[in-house]
Amino acid sequence: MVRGVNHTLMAASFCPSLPQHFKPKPIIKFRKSSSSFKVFSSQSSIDEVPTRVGFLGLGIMGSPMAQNLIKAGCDVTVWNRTKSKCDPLIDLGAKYKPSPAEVAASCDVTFAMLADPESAMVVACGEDGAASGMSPGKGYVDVSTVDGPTSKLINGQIIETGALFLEAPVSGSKKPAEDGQLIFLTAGDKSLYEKVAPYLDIMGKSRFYLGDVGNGAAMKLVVNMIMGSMMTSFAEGLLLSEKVGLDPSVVVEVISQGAISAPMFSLKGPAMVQSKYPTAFPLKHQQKDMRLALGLAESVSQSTPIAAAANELYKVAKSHGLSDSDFSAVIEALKVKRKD
Ligand SMILES: NC(=O)C1=CN([C@@H]2O[C@H](COP(=O)(O)OP(=O)(O)OC[C@H]3O[C@@H](n4cnc5c(N)ncnc54)[C@H](OP(=O)(O)O)[C@@H]3O)[C@@H](O)[C@H]2O)C=CC1
Ligand SMILES: O=CC(=O)O
Repeated sequence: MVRGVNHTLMAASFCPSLPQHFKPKPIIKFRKSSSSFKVFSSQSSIDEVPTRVGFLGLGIMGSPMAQNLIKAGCDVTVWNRTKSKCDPLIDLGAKYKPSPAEVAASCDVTFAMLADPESAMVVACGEDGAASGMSPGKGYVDVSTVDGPTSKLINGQIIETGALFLEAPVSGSKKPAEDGQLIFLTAGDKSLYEKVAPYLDIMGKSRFYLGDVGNGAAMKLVVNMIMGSMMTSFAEGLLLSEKVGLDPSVVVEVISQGAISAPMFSLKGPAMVQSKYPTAFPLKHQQKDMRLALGLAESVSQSTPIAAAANELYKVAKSHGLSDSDFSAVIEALKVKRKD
């Protein structure tokens, strides 16, 4: 299988624990497009690739991402605010440090996967934050979903230490994170992007380099704004179908065969019909992304009425205690409205 071969070559070229006969090879990235396989190449030499990897933030996304690095044989050091979430990774071979600063000080490159702008800021720039452990030659890669201004603030603090910064939010949820199938939307220091490409390729299926810091965050917010609006529209359709006597399960099936089919509808539709919302992407994070996307739109006077209406529904769902449910639970906000 193309991806399997690819992973082996990439991991072998920079993870010291792997057999010597695998080293070093040029890194070839295959990305499956809708019609064909496209080939990308990255020429990072083994000497340029950072070997000690830090990982901060071990939630739904961070844990499987760090796990994939460990399983690929990388030298990983972890930290999480709630220490117990580090334990399964330590069992797999990760090292532990008690603060982001100590992780950053002991690693060549440090990834961070935090909940929101506030936590991304405090972990990067707060007391004992990663910036305190940064110095020339090191790199900080923030894969959290934040807004451009936050990312630029973090960039400023990191580069002041002489280290390099890359923003790299991901598209793809819990399962793609587990399967190493994320899509990285990167921006910032190009040399750091090239150095960490092998790690991105372990955790993801494709990567985009988008230029200046802020562009990765903007791309992620645009994509998630569309996703959040799609979900509310889907929820409305399911409830309308039920009200006019149709079977919503059949609606899910019909949609899956037509032009508006989307993996998200097929994946979440059957559970939504049963009022089940097992959490892959927490609703509170989707609402945060709607809020940040609306802020982005506001900053350039772009009209986004659909997203604004969808955001209201996520806020209603939050007020009904659904913050930690999957974002598909937004359908409950429409049920609540229906009873009014
Ligand atoms: N889940 C998904 O499908 C996807 C999520 N994302 C984005 O990735 C990021 C992480 O998402 P996900 O893993 O689902 O979220 P989780 O809520 O599962 O994890 C959030 C992480 O942030 C940490 N955290 C929260 N607040 C603080 C704080 N004040 N100080 C230090 N650490 C803090 C949590 O630590 P603790 O364990 O102590 O609470 C945890 O490690 C978010 O920005 C989200 O929007 C992107 C793509 C997909
Ligand atoms: O941010 C969420 C995702 O599924 O992507």
